[in-house]
Amino acid sequence: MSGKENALSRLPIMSAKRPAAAASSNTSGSSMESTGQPAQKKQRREAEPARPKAALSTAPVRRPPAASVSRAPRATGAATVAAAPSRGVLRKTVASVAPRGGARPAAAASSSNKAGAGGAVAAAVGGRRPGWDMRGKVSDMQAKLQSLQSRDRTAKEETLELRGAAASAQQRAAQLGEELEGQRGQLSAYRGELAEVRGELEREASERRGLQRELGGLQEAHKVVLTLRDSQELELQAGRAKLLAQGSSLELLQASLQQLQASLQQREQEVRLLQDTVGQQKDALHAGEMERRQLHNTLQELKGNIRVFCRVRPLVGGGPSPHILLPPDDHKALVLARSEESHVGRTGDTQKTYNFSFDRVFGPSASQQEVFEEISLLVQSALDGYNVCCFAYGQTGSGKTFTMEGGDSDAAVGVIPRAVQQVFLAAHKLGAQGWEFSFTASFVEVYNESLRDLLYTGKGGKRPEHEIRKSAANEISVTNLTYQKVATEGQVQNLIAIANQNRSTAQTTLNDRSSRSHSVFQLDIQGENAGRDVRCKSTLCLVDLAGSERVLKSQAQGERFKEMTAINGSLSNLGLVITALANKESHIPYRNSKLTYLLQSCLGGNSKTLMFVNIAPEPDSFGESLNSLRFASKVNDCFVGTASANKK
Ligand SMILES: Nc1ncnc2c1ncn2[C@@H]1O[C@H](COP(=O)(O)OP(=O)(O)OP(=O)(O)O)[C@@H](O)[C@H]1O
Repeated sequence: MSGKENALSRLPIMSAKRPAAAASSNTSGSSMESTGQPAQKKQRREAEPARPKAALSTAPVRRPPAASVSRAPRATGAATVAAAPSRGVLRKTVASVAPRGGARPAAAASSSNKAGAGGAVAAAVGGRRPGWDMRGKVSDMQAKLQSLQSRDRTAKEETLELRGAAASAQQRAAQLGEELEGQRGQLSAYRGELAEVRGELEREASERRGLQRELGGLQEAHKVVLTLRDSQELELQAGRAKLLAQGSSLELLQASLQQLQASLQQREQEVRLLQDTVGQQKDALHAGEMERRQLHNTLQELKGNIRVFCRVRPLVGGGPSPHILLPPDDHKALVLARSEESHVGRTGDTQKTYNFSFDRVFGPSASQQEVFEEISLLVQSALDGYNVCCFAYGQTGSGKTFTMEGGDSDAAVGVIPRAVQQVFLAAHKLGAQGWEFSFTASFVEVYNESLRDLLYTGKGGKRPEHEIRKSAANEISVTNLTYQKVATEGQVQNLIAIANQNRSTAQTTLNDRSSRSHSVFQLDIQGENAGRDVRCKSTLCLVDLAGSERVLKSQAQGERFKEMTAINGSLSNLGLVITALANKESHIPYRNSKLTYLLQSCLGGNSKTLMFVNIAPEPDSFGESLNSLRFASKVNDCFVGTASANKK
């Protein structure tokens, strides 16, 4: 039996009042006479049916299962104790109930039996003994004492039992505490597990949320992919439709391509025919060009290979010149007139006139353009392979430089810049017929029978010396001279500017030097028509001569006399050379002066020469004008043999 059950089984001992109550209900029952346990059992068995319902209802709950053990009567009482008030109350009750004999001790029972009067006990309990009944009273007291003693023992036993039960209960409590600790440990283990499970659950939940997000993203992406796929399918369909359309248009294109190829073949045939025609026309053009050159040359020959133009400068201050007459209807005549005193004396002054005729006479009002038009044909001859020389002759201030170089304005541009412009324009046009030209320019000054390079650009130091050389092919060249390749008109203009700069520098050291020097501009022209295997070579020579004043008139002395002598010598020699050429003399005195030597190739039979004779209109220039016009007439009368182009 367990401690708990044992404790419960002992509890009925402290409630002896039930048997007492039962005994009281059976007032004089014979069972009361016996104090042994079997009697109690018997009494209980008999009393049980009359047990109050409240006792019945509580007893089964608290009654231990082993109620049939030897102490069963106490167990019966235990039911009462369970439903009874506290122990203090119980004692009081016992004290008050005991006399009624419910749990009366055996001594009391025996004393009452000895007295033989059940009525005495009843008197002790329920009523008072008469004063005289001392014995009875003693007996009652003894009975009471016995009862109390019995109760005391019972109480002690109960105390011991209760202590045992308390120890058991403590032991049980300790056990339960241990169990509780164990269960707590288990609980905390369970809690740990629970926390782990919760953590795991949270992780899983978090993972799940992540997966859900991922799933959401994938679903979105899937939607996008689906949309893309739909649009691509649409595009594919459109592309297929386009492809079909292109296929059909390709067929059309192929058909039209075949047509085009057929028409291309036809066109190619036409092109071949046209090319043949173009070739024929080019041949015709070339033949026409050659014919033009021949006719041009014939015309120039008819005009004369040495031509002389006369140009009269305007009077300073304007107005007509009193001694120069220009017949208005004759552009080739000029009359120089002057009154001369009669030597006879009878007739007064006589009008002396000098008539001159030239290839062309330009009056003071003639423009630069007008003058150039007359010589532009000669410039064309230079490109056709003829040497061309154009020079201006006249006294100082007669307008030589103005004629050759001109002024600053466009209208005042002179022969040299206009000729250069025409050369490059004509060369460009001939390029269309297969001609290619190259040009080399030089600019030289002849002063006091020495040469000076006008294109020299060196700084300081002694300028190089120059000598005229003649090659085996009778080509004239100057040593140390600048021969500058040029390809455009602008480049030539730059060279002219350099020459002017050089001349003005020299002018500061020697006053009015330009009037006393000859300046010679030369443009060597080389042309080639590779397709026709034709080449040509020529020189365009443009010369501004020094003033032609006579030494006597100028009354020059010293250095100036030397200058004038050199000038006159070279100009006289120029006249001699031209005359010798005209007379077809065997010896032409080119080498008598630097000027004629330099101009040798331009003055020979293979050249076309144009001379300007410039006239100053002032009356005091009459004598110089007369001399110039006479010189020019002499040149004009020369007939130099037929020129031939330098062609291969
Ligand atoms: N046809 C003309 N129309 C207008 N002005 C002219 C004409 N000819 C010459 N002149 C002017 O006359 C002046 C002298 O002319 P230019 O210098 O050309 O003479 P030149 O003969 O060259 O003299 P030099 O021998 O000293 O060089 C210049 O101022 C020039 O502008």
